Amino acid sequence: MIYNQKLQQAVAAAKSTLCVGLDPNLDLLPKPVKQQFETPEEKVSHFCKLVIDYTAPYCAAFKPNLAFFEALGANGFQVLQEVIDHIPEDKIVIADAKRGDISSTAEHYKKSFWDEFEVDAVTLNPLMGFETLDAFKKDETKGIYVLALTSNRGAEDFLKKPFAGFPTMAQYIAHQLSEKAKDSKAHLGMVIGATQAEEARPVLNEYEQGSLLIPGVGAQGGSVAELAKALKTHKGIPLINSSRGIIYAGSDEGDWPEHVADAAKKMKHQLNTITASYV
Ligand SMILES: O=C(O)c1cc(=O)[nH]c(=O)n1[C@@H]1O[C@H](COP(=O)(O)O)[C@@H](O)[C@H]1O
Repeated sequence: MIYNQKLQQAVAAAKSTLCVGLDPNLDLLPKPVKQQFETPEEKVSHFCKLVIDYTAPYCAAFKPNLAFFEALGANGFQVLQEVIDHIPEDKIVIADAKRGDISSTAEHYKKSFWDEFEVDAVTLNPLMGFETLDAFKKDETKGIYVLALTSNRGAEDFLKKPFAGFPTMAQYIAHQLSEKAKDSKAHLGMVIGATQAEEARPVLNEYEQGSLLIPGVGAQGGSVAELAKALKTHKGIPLINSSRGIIYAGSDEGDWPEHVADAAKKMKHQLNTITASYV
C-alpha cells in the first residue's frame, strides 16, 4: 500500500490526526513502573507498550524518538524494536531520527529504518542537502518528514532567515520538496512546529500536497486554534504530535495508564476541527 493511502486509512479509522510521541525518559516514568521493574530496558519497554495499548484508540500514529532508546545504550535498539513491534499494524509508525548524511551513509540509514525496524516513515534533517533524501525516495510505501519550520527557538537561527530568494529558508525547503516530490516514490512530507502556526501559512503554501508532522502542541504550548487556522486550506494530511503532554499525564498514580488514555482522548477531541477536513 502506498504511504499516503495508509496514512489516509489510519486517520480515517481512528477519526484522529493525533500522533502519540514515544519519548520514554527514565526520570519521568510513573512510580509504579519504576518500582515494578529492575532494569531500564524493562521499564521503558513496559511503559511504552502500555502507552500504546491505552492511546491506540485515539491516535493515527506513533512516533518513537530514537534519542530516548539510544540513551539506554547497547540494548536500546532491541527495546525500540520491541516497542515498534507492539504498535498495531494499522497505525503509522514514524521513527524520529532526524538523520541526513552522504549517499552511502544515507543508504545504511535507509536499510536500518526500512529493512530492519520496518517503520512507515522517518524524520530527516536537510542541512547536508537534498541529495541526503535520495536513498529514502525509492519506496512508495514509505514517508519522509523533512524538517522545514521546527518548533524550537532555534528555528530563528536558519529556518526563519531569508534564503535563496525566498523570505525564509523554511519556504525554500517547502518549495524544493514540492519539486522533489515529482520524482520521489516515497511521500515527501514536512515537519512544521505547532508553536510556529502563525508563521506557517507561507511555508504550507509552497507545498500544499505535503503531508505534515506537527510537534509542539501540549508541553511546548502550541495553540490548536492557531494551527487550525494555518491548516485551513492545506491538502496534505497532518499528524499532530504530543509526547510529554500525553505519556506522562498519569505521573505516579496506580492507574496511570487511564490518565494517559484520558489525555490522548482529550487531545484527539481538541483536534477534531482539524481532523474533520481529512476524514
Ligand atoms: O521532528 C520532530 O518530531 C520534532 C521537530 C520539532 O520541530 N520539534 C519537536 O519537538 N520535535 C519532536 O517532537 C517531540 C515533542 O515532544 P513534546 O514537546 O513532549 O510533545 C519530541 O520528540 C521532539 O524531538
